[in-house]
Formats: sequence, structure tokens, C-alpha cells
Amino acid sequence: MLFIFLNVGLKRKKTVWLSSLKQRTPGPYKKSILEDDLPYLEFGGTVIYSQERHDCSFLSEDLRSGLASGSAVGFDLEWPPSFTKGKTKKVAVVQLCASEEKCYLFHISSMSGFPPGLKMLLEDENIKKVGVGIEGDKWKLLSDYDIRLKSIVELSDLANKTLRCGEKWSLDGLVKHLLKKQLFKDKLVRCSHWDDYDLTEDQKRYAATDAYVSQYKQLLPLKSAWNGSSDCLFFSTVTSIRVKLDDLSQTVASLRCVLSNGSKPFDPSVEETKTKPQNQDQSHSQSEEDAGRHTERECVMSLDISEYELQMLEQQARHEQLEEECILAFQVTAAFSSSVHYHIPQPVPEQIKCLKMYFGHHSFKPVQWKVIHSVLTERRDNLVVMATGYGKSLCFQFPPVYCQNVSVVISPLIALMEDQVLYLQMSNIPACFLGSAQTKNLYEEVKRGHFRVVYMTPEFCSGNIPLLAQLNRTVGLSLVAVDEAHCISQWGHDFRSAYRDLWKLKKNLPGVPILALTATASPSIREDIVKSLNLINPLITCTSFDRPNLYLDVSRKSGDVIQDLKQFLIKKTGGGFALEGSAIVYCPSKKEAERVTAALCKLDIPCGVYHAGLSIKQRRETQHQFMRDEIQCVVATVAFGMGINKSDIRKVIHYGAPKEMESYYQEIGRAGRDGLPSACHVLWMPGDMALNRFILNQSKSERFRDYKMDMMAKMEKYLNSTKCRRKLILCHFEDKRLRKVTSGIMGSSNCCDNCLTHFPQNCEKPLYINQHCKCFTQGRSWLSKAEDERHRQLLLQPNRDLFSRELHFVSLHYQFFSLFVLFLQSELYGKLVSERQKLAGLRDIPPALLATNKILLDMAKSRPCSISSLKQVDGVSEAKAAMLTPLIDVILTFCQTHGLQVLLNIVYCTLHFTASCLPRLHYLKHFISYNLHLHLVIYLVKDLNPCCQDAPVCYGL
Ligand SMILES: Nc1ncnc2c1ncn2[C@@H]1O[C@H](COP(=O)(O)OP(=O)(O)OP(=O)(O)O)[C@@H](O)[C@H]1O
Repeated sequence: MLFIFLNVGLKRKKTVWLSSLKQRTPGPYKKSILEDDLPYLEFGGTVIYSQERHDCSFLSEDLRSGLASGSAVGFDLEWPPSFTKGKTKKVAVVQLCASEEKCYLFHISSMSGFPPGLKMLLEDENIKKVGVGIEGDKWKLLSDYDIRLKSIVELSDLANKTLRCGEKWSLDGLVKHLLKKQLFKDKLVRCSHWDDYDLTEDQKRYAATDAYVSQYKQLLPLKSAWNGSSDCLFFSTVTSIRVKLDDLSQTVASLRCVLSNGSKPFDPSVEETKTKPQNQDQSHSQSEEDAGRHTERECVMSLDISEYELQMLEQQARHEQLEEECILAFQVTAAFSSSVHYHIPQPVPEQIKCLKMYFGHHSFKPVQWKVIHSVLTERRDNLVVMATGYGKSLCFQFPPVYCQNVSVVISPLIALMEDQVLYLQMSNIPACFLGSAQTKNLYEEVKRGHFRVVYMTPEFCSGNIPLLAQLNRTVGLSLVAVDEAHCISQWGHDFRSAYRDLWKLKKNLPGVPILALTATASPSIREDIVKSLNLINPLITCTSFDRPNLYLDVSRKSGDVIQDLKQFLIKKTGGGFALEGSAIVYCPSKKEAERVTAALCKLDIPCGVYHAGLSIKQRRETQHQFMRDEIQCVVATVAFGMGINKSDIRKVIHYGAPKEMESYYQEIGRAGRDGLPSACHVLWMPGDMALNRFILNQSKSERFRDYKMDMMAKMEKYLNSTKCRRKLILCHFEDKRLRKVTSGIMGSSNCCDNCLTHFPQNCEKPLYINQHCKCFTQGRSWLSKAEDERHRQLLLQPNRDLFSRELHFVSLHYQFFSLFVLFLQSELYGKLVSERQKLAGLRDIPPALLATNKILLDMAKSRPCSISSLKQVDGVSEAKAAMLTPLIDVILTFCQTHGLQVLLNIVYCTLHFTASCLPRLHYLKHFISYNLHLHLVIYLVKDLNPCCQDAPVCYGL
């Protein structure tokens, strides 16, 4: 018998995987050469197509009500290519054919929930769903949507019964056998993106035909024919085909024998065993019983690849192809980003000079330059999705300063605008904000082009487009930036309706680049932003969402606030408790926020409360105190949000389950904006979710509620997951490429509690205990018991074992010297922090606005003792250098007191601290003040991780 390989994939370029597979195991995928010339079968009726949930529901109910009990509909499902992974992609199209005239296609992949009407139809026992390979569909519906497909009629079984054979039919095979037609199986139609919508007309027709074929009535006449004399006719046809095939087979075999090895006689039995596929063997042995029963006839056309398998193969191939494309694109992107300088001209010296003078930086970060370059030279629209703290502001602040014209920045919050205006003014960049909260009349100055950066609320902007147009004509607009652009999306947690009006910008200022910037935007929100702002061919730039300096942790709460939060507190040497740096505690309600505040106050922790129930004055006061480090902690509801521009928040604690991933990411994003290690904890109990659900159920819009319920389900999954939490967050926001780029710390003990549990346990190491003990629930309780001096010394005292191990790597001498210098540097850092506090107090500005912790850390390390050396510190602009001059005096005095060299030019002390210093630092805790120890810890951690953006988190020292 001659078989040729199934030619479905021949026209398209096959993946290496598929090609090699077919070369190795040519067996199961074959068809008869006689099938090719059959005419195509096509559904000629009306296709009713819908991707709207309510419509689908309505149409299904309509269809159901029109069907009598016991009637049958043709049924099929189309699944997206990666369906084999089941979890990620869901059913794309449900196909139902009720008659020759009408076929319904319900495209459900984009819907927030399964249409209830369709569910009822599928679960209706009185309506038969007829199709081929329905078992697979049944499983798919159950696993993805919890739909129990009832009353199914498997056409293959029916056919086998009638033909008295045990075939594993494909739909195509059945059509050929029974209808003497073939299905149109163009590879583009079959393998293309079923999860994309809209479907092409070809895809619709194809999907409709599949369901139409399966329509029971269509096959009824044939059924009666099989039962009668046509059996003989069928058998004789089959026999004649077999004879022809055998002849052909032998001819080809002889030919092959002559061509390959003329001397050896060809033995068909050998050839047959060689090519016999393994799974054919298996399937035969499985159906031995059936075979025994049906010995009188064997189906000749070996169509033993079912539709299901065929789809699976093609989709796997497609999936692989996509993955290959992805890898290729990733390589190209990686090559591009690493060689960004080759593709985009490097900044010219004047640009670098301007950057240093006004912003204090020595260079642009690669993504910043990509955006700025596209604005300056191409005047192109941009969608910029940058992780918090990467440096978005520079993208819209630099162009007007360099070009000496104006940038208009739309920002949602007055507080945020005030901070940025203050920051720019301190760097000698004229800036202002316009909006209802502005008390001064700045219009004339704005019109005259006095300000480089003009901030405004979205409401003000949409009502003042003529002002922008005038500014563009007179002074020239570098760009219009829409900051926190995710507020534009109705699906986002920060939706602000005034953002929806910003489409006017592109219409009225066609030549001005629009820059939409956000730190959080899932793909659908990104799409929404581009559409809503009418961006034209925007350059889309996405940095990783990963915040490697954030440690993520989830645990259960008991409800006893002190008991729950104690693990995050440290006992001060002088008595009382403190948090390790600034912290925000998010609570699910005002009442809970008040309760937590009261508990923390009982422990003498300087904290404030912030929620919408307080007056604006009270809220401002709390924020003001927090920004100026007068209180350590704010206990808040989600009302304490976007305006928080404090860079040195060390902890964000959610005391209660967060509602959704987007808001959670935003909230934890407030930690560690200075790039230094910070931790994010969630303490929750299942009851929190029930409360969230209850609140959501009050929402009137069903669509909104369903969407939010989905989001909440994802959050619940995150909280209960034992997988890497960072990965879960990145998966939510990023595509595979970005995930690959930024997965540096995944799986390490610095990543999250789940990674920590999988980390090799080596607890006898003091370092390990110190660093990580707090991250385990057991460890935490052990540590809380070990609070007395005796236990602590037992735990932390460096022992001989530790010393002898370290001697392998570095001399003891050097270690102690390092420790000494480190000790001095952290002491200096502490003094700089106090001086900054004083200076900021005098100006009544947030300390971090004057100089970030990073600047102070660098100063403590490099000890600049002149203005010119101070200016060499990254982040110190001309204007800032003048303001920070008093810090030079602090450094000089410190150097003199400790007999340290006075450095007129920056020389960074290049001590290499090893992680093994950490336990000893902890030991030092007994001899130094709480503040100094804290500085030491921050300092050392920074030193161990010189590049803070990529720094792993060292937590819980
Ligand atoms: N080119 C650069 N080189 C070094 N540091 C930079 C550079 N650009 C920005 N930074 C620093 O990065 C920090 C974050 O900058 P910025 O506030 O603009 O971030 P952001 O992305 O707007 O963050 P957020 O989402 O918190 O608003 C600042 O301290 C800033 O000084």
C-alpha cells in the first residue's frame, strides 16, 4: 500500500521541529493520493458572528428557544494556537449550526465572562451537540470555563457503528468518506490567530463549514444508505481503490529499490515494519477487541490522524514558529538596546552639557535617550511605559530645556505637579502649574514663554487648547506629555474621565509630539491609551516592569495588629519600636486604617493616618509630615496614592488583600524609588476577598463588575501561589521578551518569599539566618523570641568556623579594615542625612528633593570637599551644588576629626565588601546607635550592590 505524507504543511515553510519530526516518524500523518481531487464543501448559509457577550447570550437564548426538545445542532470549537498549554489561552470561537441556512459563531476569547445564554444552551440536555472529536472540546470547555457540555453526539462513533469499523476519524476524513467532498483547509485559515478578532471572512466561512458538516441532519440520508445495499457498493469501491493503491505501491517500491540499491531485492514487509509508526501499534493494541469484532472489514483509507491531532500539530508548529519569531525579535531588540548607540546617534556634547548642568546627570539612560531622540529629531508620538523610578520625567523635561521652548505636561494631581515644579525650580528650570488650584495669574508669563515646563490638569488642558495652540505658534512646543497615562483607560484602577477628552490634543496640535507616559499598563490598557489619544505611529517603549530592589512577601494575618506587624518593627536601643525607614501601611477601609494607626501609636511609632474621610487639611498635614520625615509611617487607604513622590520609602505593607494586580503594582511601586532595597509585604486573610467581592457586587455596571471580578481572581491566585511572585507580576504585565530581559533575580533568595523557600537551606550560616530568617514565618517567631541579648549574641557572634571559611577568600586584616572604613562612611552618611534634614527644614521642602539618599551615599563614599568635586557626584546639578555647599563643611569636619584624607577630586573608595561582612555588622548593632546602624545597613547594602537599579534585595538585617 502506498502512502504519502499528509501535505497540509507542504506549502508553508515548516519549522525545523516539524520537518525533523516528519522525517523521523513518517508514519501516522498520511493520506491517500486519491483524495486530492474531491470538490470542496462549503457552508452556503448565513453566518451570524458576535464577539459581544450580551449579544452572544441573547442570540444563544434565541437559538435555544427556537429548537424543539431532542433537536441537534452541529457543533465545533476553534482554539487558539497555544491551546495545548490550556491555561493561558482559552477557547476562541464556539460554532453552532442549527440549519443549512444559519450558523452562529461566538467569538468569546475577549469576553470578560462566558455568555450565560450560551452556557445554558451548551449545558441543555435536550439539545444534541453533534461533532467530531467532541471529547476534547468538552474537556476544554470544562477546564477553561467550567461549562459542562451535555448531550453530545460523536459522529465518529456513529460512522464506525454504521461502517462497522474502528476508525479514529478526522472531520475531513468523514467528509471525504461520506460526502465525497473535502474541506477547504488553507493553512492561513487553519493556523492563523483564532484568538485575534475580528476573524477574516475566510476564517468565518471555514468555522461555519466545520459546524455545518457536523450538523446531524446533513448526515441522515447517508445513514440510511449505509444500512442497506450500499454497503456492498461501498465495499467494492474500497476494494478497487485498495487494488489500485497496492499496484502503485509496488511500482514505486520497485523503482525505489532500483534507484537505491539495485542488487538488493526489495522486501515490502521490511519496509512496512520500518515505517510503521509506534502509536499506530499502540492504537491497534488498544483497539484489539474492536478489531476482533470487525475482522470482516478494515478501513482502507488510513485517516488515523484525527482533526484534533491535526489541529494540535499545526498549532504546536505555529506556536513554535511564533516562539522562534519571538526569540528572533528578542535578539534583534537585545542587539538594538545594547547597541542603541550605533542605531541612534549619540547625544552631542552640548546635550550632555545641558543634562549635567540642569539635571546633574552624566549620561542619559538608554531608553530615555531613545525617547528624547525621537522627539527631538523625528517629532514622533511616543508611548513610554517605564518602571517607577527609571526616570520618566527627564523624557519631557529635557527637550524644552535643551531647545529653549516649552513642554506642556498633563498630570492628574496637584501635589505631584507642585513637587515637580519645585524640583525644577531648584534646578533653575522655570516651571509652573495651571489649574483651578493655582492662585497666581500666570497666563501672561506662560504666553510669553517664560516657563520651560508648564504642568496642567487634564480638565484645564481640554478647556484651554487654544492656549496651547498659541504657545506652539509663538514660543514653540517641544511636546505635550500625558503623565500617568493609564488614567485614560476605563479599565484602569485610576480612571479619570477628563483624560478621555485629551484626543483633542492630536487634532488641534498635529505637528506636536504627544508623549504618553505610565509605569503601569497591561497590553489592553496600552492599546486603549494609543487609541484614546489618537497617537500616530507612536514609538512604543517599554522598560521592564521588574523592580529588582523590591522584595515581595505574602503571609496570613491574624487580625491582631500588633502581633501581625511586630515582625516589621525593630526595638530601639533606648526602648520603644521603630520601622526600618519610611513605610506605608495600606488598609482596606478607613476604619481599619484608624485601628492600625492606634495600634502603632501604642508602640510609640511616629505615624499618621490618611483616608478620604479626613479633611483635606488633615490629609495634607500627614503627607507633609511624611515627606519631611517627621513621621515614619502613613497608615492609609488607597486614597493615599499617586501624589506620593517620596523616593526613600523602605516598606509598603498591605494589611488586607489588595484588590487587583494593577493597583497593587502601583502601590508597591511607591517603595524604593531611590533604587535602594525595600520590601513589600501583604498580610491577608480569605475574608478580605469576600469583603472585596461584596463591595464590587454593589457596582451597577455588569461589564465593569465582571472585569473587576476577573482582576480580583488573579490577585487571589497571586496571594495563594507558591510560584515566584515576581514572575507572576511580570507575567501579568509583560510579554515574554521583557520577562527574559529582566528575570535576573528570579529564583534567588532576594526575590520573594516563594523563591526563598526553594532556596537551598543552609541555616547554620549566620549570614543566611540574619538575612533571611525574618522572611520565614517560623524564622520570624524564632527571631522575636531571640530578642534578649543572650539569644542574639548566640545568633550573631562570629564564630571560628565562619572566620576560617572567610580566610580562604580574603585576609582577616582586610576584612576588619574594610569594616572600619565602612563604619566611618556610614557614620558620615548619617551626618549628611541630618544636615540635609536641617537644610530642607530651612527651605520647607522635602529632604529628598534637595538631595536623594543616593546622592548622599555617593558623597559619603567619595567625600567631595570642594564645589567642583561635589558637582561630579551624579544627580548634583549646578543649582543643587550651590544649595548643598553646607554639606561640604560637614565632610571637612568629619575628615579632620577622623584623620581622613581631604579629597579635592572625586576618588571613590573601592573597598569590596563581601556578603560575609553582614553578620559582623549585625554584631556591631550592640555598640552603635540605632540610626547609625540603620545607615550602616543601607550603606553596606548599597555598596554590595553598586548598581542599585539591578541590585538584589538584602532584606531583614
Ligand atoms: N539619566 C539619569 N542618570 C542617573 N539618574 C537618573 C537619570 N534620569 C533620572 N535619574 C534619577 O532617577 C530617579 C527617578 O527619576 P524620576 O522621578 O523621573 O522617575 P520616574 O520614572 O518619573 O518615577 P516615578 O514613576 O516614581 O515618577 C531620580 O532620582 C532621577 O534623578
